[in-house]
Amino acid sequence: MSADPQKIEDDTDEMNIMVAVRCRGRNKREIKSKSSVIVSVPDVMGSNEISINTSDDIVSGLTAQLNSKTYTVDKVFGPSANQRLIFEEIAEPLFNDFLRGYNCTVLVYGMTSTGKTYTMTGDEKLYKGDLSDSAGIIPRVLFKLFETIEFQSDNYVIKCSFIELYNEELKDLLIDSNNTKLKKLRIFDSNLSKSSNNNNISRQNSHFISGMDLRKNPINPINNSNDNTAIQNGNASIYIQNLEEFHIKNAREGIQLLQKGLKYRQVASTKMNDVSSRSHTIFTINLYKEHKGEIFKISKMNLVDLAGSENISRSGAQNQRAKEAGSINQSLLTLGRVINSIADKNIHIPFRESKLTRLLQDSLGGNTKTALIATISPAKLNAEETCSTLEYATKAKSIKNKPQLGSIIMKDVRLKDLNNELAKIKRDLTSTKQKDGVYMTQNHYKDLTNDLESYKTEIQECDRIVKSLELQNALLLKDKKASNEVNKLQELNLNEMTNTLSNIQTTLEIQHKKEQILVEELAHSREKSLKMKTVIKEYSEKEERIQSNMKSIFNDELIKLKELLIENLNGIAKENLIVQTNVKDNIKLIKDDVISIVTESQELSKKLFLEFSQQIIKETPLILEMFSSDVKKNQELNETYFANLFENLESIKQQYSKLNEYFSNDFFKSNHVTIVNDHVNTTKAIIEKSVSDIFKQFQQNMEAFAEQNEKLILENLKTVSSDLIQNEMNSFKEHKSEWDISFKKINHCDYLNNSYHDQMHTYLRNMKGKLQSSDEIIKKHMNQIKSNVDSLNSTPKLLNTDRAIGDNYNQIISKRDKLHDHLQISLNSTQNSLLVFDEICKSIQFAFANYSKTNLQESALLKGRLFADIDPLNDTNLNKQESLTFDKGDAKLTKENNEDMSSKDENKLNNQNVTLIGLKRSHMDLNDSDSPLKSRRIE
Ligand SMILES: Nc1ncnc2c1ncn2[C@@H]1O[C@H](COP(=O)(O)OP(=O)(O)OP(=O)(O)O)[C@@H](O)[C@H]1O
Repeated sequence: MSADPQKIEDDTDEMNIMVAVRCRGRNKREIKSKSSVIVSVPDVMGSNEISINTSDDIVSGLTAQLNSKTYTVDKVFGPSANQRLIFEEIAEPLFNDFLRGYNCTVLVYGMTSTGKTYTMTGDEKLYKGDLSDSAGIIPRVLFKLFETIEFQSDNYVIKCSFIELYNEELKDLLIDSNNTKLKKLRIFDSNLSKSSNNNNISRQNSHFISGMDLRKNPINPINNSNDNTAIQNGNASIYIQNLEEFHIKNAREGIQLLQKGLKYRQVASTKMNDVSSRSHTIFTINLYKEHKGEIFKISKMNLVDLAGSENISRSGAQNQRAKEAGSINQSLLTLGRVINSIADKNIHIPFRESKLTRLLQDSLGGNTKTALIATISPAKLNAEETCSTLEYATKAKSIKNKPQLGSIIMKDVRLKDLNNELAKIKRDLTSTKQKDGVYMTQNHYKDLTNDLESYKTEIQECDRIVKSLELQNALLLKDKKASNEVNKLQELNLNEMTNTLSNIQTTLEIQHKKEQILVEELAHSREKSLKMKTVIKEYSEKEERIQSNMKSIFNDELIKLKELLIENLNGIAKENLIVQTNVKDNIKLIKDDVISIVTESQELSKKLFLEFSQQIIKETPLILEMFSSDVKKNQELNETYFANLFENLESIKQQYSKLNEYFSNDFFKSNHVTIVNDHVNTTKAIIEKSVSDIFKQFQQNMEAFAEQNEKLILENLKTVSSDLIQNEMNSFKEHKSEWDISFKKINHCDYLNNSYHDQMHTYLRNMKGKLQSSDEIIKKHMNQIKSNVDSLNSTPKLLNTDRAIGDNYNQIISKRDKLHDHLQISLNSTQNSLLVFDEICKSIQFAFANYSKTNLQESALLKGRLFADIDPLNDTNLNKQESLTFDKGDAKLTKENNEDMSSKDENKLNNQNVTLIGLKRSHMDLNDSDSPLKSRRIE
């Protein structure tokens, strides 16, 4: 490296911009459209001429040669020229100058898709720390730079910046565009600048970075970012305010910066290029050197990738793309004019007409070493653009720069500059004094006039900007005020909505609790109903069992009693016959002695028989009386029970018919849809109004808000439906209390039924006891009769021993016969009594049978009515509400199709009722004076 701070080169030779043309091979699009190759270039490199055949004659004949245009540049590269060759041939010589202290610029220019970005950047990725063969100029320069300075003893500091010019806006590609601290980049003329071609002044400027004298404020190499950094554009007159430079310590860091910037670069897909750069970019590598504790900027290398020069209609650019293309073309047009002006040696160079030319001011006709690579397509399809590019290139070739060793300014040089400047000012002063007025050299005056013009334009621009900013500010303030008001309104709305929401929430919670209670109560009722059914079933079964047991016991006992009585009577008859025989054999033995005994016996028998008969006659009515009174009591009970039962059933029926009516007419028949719709519409209208107001100001925000509101509406809908359900439930509450009363009545009926059953049971048990005791009494009397008859049997033995007895025998016989007759009568009477008794029994049985039968039917009817009306879970109207589902709390009132009481249960209940009716009827029979039973009793 020759950039020795101590050694000052005074290189003031002009040199042309180095222009190269790189022609790629045909791309897929061109091949597909069968666009022929019209550019003749060496395959790799060699010639510095390019000829392009603009005629339709594709064969290289005379016409073709005549019509072909030839352009001469410094170097021409063909399709086979690789990236390495381009770097070595074009970028590397400039890179070497850059290290020597020259500011250098490499520009790529050309139509879209011709390979500008490929040439400048190429494949920037690192593969195991190395570059690929497709790596372009920037990565190669970075690698080369660190390879070179690695072996230098000097302390170099490398800093990079990366800017983009898109639609005439400058952007720092190394700063995240989302960064709020991002400051707008501005191009400024250096305040010390006088002329881009003024060596002395530009040298003066070269010390300033961030508006500071580097010698006083050396840049800290570690501190990469400095908000106030303004990069002076080399020795030229512009610097970019707010642009940040990043310190890199190796090539990898440089590549990372490049990648970061490329990520933010504006690219888009066009008809001509899938990844078309829509902006101009400048990657700048700044070389600083530390010397005696101070840091000096040595040089910089600008690597410029221009956006494609393109035909808008051909690139298919529309809207944004067309705007971009327009902007790109405008800046490139200005670039062309600048090139032409410099080439034509015009006095006025329109650098100021675009930012691009302002940025490139120093590289075009300035003191920078510049190389331009024009990229072209070989296809006929792009002939027009190719020619235009080559025109540019050849024009640019004539631009002469005066490369300067820019930055290594030593004290003595600086002193010399200052002396020169002082001398100039002194000369001007002397002239002024001598001419008694303002005097200056023609050149100085021209410069000043030019500057004045440009300052005037700038001031006008600034005025315009200030006015537009003020206008914008006023509008913004107005907007702010309006939005504040809207915000306040919105806040009010929000508060209202929040309150409504909290109210709704509270209501919902209460409703939810009520729903839960209702569900629990319903479950409880259902449980009770089921229990009741089970109890009724058990009760019916028990009753049936008792009845059948009672019947069988009653029958058995009566049959046994009857049999026993007949048996006893037959026994008496037999024994009487035996006695008759014995008396015949011992007739003589029977004497007067026994007459008294016989008489006694006769009397006793008679008495006993009478007693027995009386007893029977006395007992039977008593029993019947008792039976009758019991039956009467039962009848009364029955009547009360049935009266109560019917009364309750009637009331239950009424309640349930009311309930049915309510369910079919009122339950959920209210005009809820209208209420809901009104509610929704009102809410929606309010919200829509608010949204539309706000929408004007903050459209984007309000879209989100509208979404939120929609959710709220839905929630409101839910709440409203909950409210309605609550109302319905409240009105249902009244019916529920009636329902509960009905349940109580049913329970009371059940209780009456049970107590009736118990009474019946006790009564039947008493009946049985009485019958048993009557049986025992009869048995007792029969035994007494038997024992008396036995005692009579011993009488004939005594009669055998005495003739007198024989005499009396006949009397005795006759008496005996009489007695026998009496006995026979008595027996017949007893048998009649038994028959009567038998009939009573039959009547009782009949009564039981009738009771059972009738009770069965009535009970069936009764039960049918009762359970058809009272079973809440079988209620047909409730069934219509197939499922009442409440939104909140998962509480569900679900209709369950409870099975009807089984037919078995019904039969049992019916049995019970038939029995009751039978008893009632039999009781009436007994009381009826026409009843055969009663008439017999009277007998
Ligand atoms: N010399 C070349 N060798 C191989 N491929 C190339 C060459 N030149 C261009 N390409 C390829 O052609 C395509 C277009 O190239 P590139 O994007 O560099 O064009 P461009 O001039 O920068 O276009 P734009 O102005 O639209 O950004 C890319 O895929 C690139 O890899």
